[in-house]
Amino acid sequence: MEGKQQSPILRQIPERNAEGGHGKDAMRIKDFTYDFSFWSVDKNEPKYCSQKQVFQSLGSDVVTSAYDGYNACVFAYGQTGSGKSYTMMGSQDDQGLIPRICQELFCRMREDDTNYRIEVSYMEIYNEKVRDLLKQSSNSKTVHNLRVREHPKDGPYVQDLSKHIVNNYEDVEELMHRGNSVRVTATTKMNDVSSRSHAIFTLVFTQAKFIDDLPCETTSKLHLVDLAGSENADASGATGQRLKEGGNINKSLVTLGTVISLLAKNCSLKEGKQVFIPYRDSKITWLLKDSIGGNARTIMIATISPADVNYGETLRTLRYANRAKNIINRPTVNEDNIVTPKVQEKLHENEARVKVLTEEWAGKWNETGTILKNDMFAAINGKGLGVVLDFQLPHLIGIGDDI
Ligand SMILES: Nc1ncnc2c1ncn2[C@@H]1O[C@H](COP(=O)(O)OP(=O)(O)OP(=O)(O)O)[C@@H](O)[C@H]1O
Repeated sequence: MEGKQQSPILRQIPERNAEGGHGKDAMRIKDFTYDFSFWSVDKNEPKYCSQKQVFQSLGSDVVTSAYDGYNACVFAYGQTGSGKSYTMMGSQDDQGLIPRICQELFCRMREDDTNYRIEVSYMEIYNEKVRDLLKQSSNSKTVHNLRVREHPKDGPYVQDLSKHIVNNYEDVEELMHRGNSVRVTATTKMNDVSSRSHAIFTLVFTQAKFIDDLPCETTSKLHLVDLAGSENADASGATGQRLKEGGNINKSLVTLGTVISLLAKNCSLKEGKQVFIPYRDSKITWLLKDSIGGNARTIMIATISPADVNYGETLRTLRYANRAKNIINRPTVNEDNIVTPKVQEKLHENEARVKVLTEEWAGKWNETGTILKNDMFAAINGKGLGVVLDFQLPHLIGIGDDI
């Protein structure tokens, strides 16, 4: 997976045996290579790494990717209770990557003639069913059963998932709180507030401006993912519903592991010899298809527990991450390729007509922006649930100049 390229850091842990026991090979050293290592167990230790430092090392580059027009994805993988939600979301006093990335996205907006638009959606996959975390419904059966579909060009998406235009960080914060409060959690032996679902927080960031009097638009999709934790049923004490959830969680994580292994294998095979990747075997791999094996700059964060009893899970997590490191994505800038050539064609025909077209284009941004802002205002004031955008809306819509 793509990460910041710098000298690899080796983490060495004594190898006991695969199950975590104390066999005769107990002190064999196992090496793992990755881009960063963060230690955050005790705040009083000099090597303690804060949420801010994690953001500076990883999150800041995600924002840069968005501004450069690339898709990006961050996903946290690890044993239950090892700190995935803490790293991705954090708390009000100790914010994680998602709120920090959102804040930085707004901070970097330039005061020039660029138009910006940010759409937020937030979903969870619980027991292999997709649920919109930002759209309440009186019928709980339907909210848990949104369909995943695949667009021939844009890839997989969730049908009827609500998308919310946000004008500032406070709007995002409101949506984050709303989504987090309805996410499925439960108390297990391993974690008082264990996430029982995979959560995907998505930002679609669009920039539009004129270059040499011609309109240009770039769109970047950011998937920020807090996976449910891998767990051992005995250790987590799961029975009944918790056991069923744990089974589904582990099954989808196994599929993710298989997809990662096969993608890594394909990177070493010639074209034509490549193996089939079973993205559709689980909802999480299907929805993250582009992020893990395609057009995105992707960062995998592996969270591990330093506790001796978690040795087996820690080793499994590091092996999982090691495989992911072998995947090479080839992201490209998502520049609008419809607007400019179309306008250029017209330019040859009639320059005056171009002027009309570009004015129409700018007008469309501003007009739609005003409507959406008004709707958002109504939503924030309790008159609705936010702006639900139709998936079929034309590409060129946006918020006004005064963002
Ligand atoms: N680096 C850290 N510093 C302080 N507290 C932490 C840190 N990492 C995790 N925690 C705390 O440990 C507990 C478990 O963390 P968290 O809920 O993030 O785990 P998780 O991996 O998301 O678990 P699950 O998969 O069960 O949802 C939480 O109370 C969290 O605040």
